[in-house]
Amino acid sequence: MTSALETTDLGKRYGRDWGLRGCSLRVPVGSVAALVGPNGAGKSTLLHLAVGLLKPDEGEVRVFGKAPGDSRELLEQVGFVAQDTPLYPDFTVAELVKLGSKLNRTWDDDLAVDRLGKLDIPLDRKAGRLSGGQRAQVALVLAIAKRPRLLLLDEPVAALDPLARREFMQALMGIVADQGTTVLHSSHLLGDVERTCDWLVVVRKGSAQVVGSVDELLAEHRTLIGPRTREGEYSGVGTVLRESHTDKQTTLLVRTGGPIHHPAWNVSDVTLEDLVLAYLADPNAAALPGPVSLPQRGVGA
Ligand SMILES: Nc1ncnc2c1ncn2[C@@H]1O[C@H](COP(=O)(O)OP(=O)(O)OP(=O)(O)O)[C@@H](O)[C@H]1O
Repeated sequence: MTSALETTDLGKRYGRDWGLRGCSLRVPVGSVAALVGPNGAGKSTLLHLAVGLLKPDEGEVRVFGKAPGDSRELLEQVGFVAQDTPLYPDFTVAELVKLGSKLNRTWDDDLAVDRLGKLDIPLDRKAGRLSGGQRAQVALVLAIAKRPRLLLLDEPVAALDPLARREFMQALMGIVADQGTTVLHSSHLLGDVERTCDWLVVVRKGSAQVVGSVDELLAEHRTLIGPRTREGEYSGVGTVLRESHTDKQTTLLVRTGGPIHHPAWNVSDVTLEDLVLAYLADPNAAALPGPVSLPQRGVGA
């Protein structure tokens, strides 16, 4: 599987503090990937490094095998919508579209005009007079009309109302299907991520904590409910990521190497939200490709 984006021990320092450090991950070509993590985890820093707006202080970042910022050709293949969706405020929407067409050799004018029409965004309105949600929609249109091979979106739906958010995600999926674009978008909305993404990157404190296919990650994790069991005395269930107890009952979220047939446990699927929250709550847990080192608190399966 070739990678659209790959980082190796990537680090970026802001003064004396590291915004990202020891971050290794990959996003396969053709995937729709979610970049998830708490505030300040390093998501925007990673996206800015990927687009070449920041330079690494350590390690490497590669987009389609090349260092971002090295070639104009690569710049043309990457679309980026920054968190605050900056647009020239004195330009009308039509002028922004025209600018896009002049600056990008692969520009698709029909796509831009058609989509803006569907969204009812007036072409003669200045960007500075659009609502936050409309600005986000225009910024996305400008990014996709480039027909990029890789689309990087920093919290693109944060300013949108729920209906617009759903419409935005559906449009994004349509574009991905039509153009085969690889997408990496940061989001705090785990429900959206579960519905739309096939690849997951969880970043925590500047490095990647979970990287992999959503289907595989969901298949590897299970919720177990059984009679009250003493902490640590779980046999044959895999790695325990989260446990909670009542007087009578124990609930575990586990990473397992295979099916669990133990009669004591009622086994059910996990949601992506459960999985992400379990990893974020346990700083030592990781699910990364290659050799995986996990804290073995339970008796391994
Ligand atoms: N320009 C900057 N100067 C100094 N520190 C910065 C700068 N930009 C980011 N940081 C710090 O780097 C760390 C990572 O920030 P980043 O914006 O990448 O996080 P994030 O995951 O995108 O957060 P959020 O979800 O809140 O947008 C944070 O500790 C942040 O305070």
